[in-house]
Amino acid sequence: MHNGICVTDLYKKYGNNTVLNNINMTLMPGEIVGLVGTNGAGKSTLLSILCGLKRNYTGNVEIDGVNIRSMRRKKNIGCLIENPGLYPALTGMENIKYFTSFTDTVTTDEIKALVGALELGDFINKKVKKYSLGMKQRLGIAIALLGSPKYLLLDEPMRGVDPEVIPALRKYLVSRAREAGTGIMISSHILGEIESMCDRVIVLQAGRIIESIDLKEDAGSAEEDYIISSSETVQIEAFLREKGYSVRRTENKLMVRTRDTEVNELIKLLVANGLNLTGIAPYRENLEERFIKAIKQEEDQ
Ligand SMILES: Nc1ncnc2c1ncn2[C@@H]1O[C@H](COP(=O)(O)OP(=O)(O)OP(=O)(O)O)[C@@H](O)[C@H]1O
Repeated sequence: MHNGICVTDLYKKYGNNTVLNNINMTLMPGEIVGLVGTNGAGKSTLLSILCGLKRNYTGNVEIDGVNIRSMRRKKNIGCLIENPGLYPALTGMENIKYFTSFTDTVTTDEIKALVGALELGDFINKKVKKYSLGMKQRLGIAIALLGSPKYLLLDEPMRGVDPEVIPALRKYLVSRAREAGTGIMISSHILGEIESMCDRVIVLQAGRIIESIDLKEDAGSAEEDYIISSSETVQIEAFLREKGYSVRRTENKLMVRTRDTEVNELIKLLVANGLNLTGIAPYRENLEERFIKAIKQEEDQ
């Protein structure tokens, strides 16, 4: 049996407007994949299809080797898409109990653990119509996690959630992926949020995947740029050039190309030649810079 959510040649149209255009992607158990893109790129549409909420598309979506169209109940999938479909006249706990009736085995202990982990205790017995957006989102995430689904699909889950609650929530989701092996796909406009928790990021632009960014690249083996901090960068630059290193300056920062495994040798060489440096650190573009570059490249084509 194939493991994972596997999307092939997926197209979705609204009238003549193609909003998903030849999407091919996977989500494996235990990995956290971010979905980013400008407004209207197709993030919510893609997540809705993966959750089985939209069926009018062409292409294939398989979950662990089974076509999603042939599944009556998608018990492998927990989702929070746009507005969680909560019942306003019921309390948070009554909503949880209601949604529990759709899953096979949810114990009282599991519910208690979720309420604790998502810090819902203060409002779980209040009616949902009195909830703020952030409270609804947190309850929605708890409901998505009922029954410990193998895959979790979350559309802007942190929308409206208090900044002081977000780190704990993020940590909890990461622990579900690492410890329970849950495959998580999460969309957000907050790129720092995505960068801090995802293994991989898919960039959508006007319905197409324009870039897939691996955030867990093996730094040890590949050559990359290192920024050298020193009061003697002019002398260091000349010395390294003479030694055959590839050196460049960007925005007045001195950068040398080397490997993680060879940085110690480089430091020793400089010090042995009377050149002092105060720091050396890998220079990596952050997700925001890579995102903007990808969008710009696509627009320039
Ligand atoms: N029910 C609908 N009928 C017609 N067009 C739709 C419908 N739902 C979405 N669209 C269009 O599909 C495209 C993708 O929308 P979608 O909501 O998936 O984007 P998104 O990336 O989630 O955007 P945002 O970041 O603004 O939430 C947009 O052009 C949108 O106008």
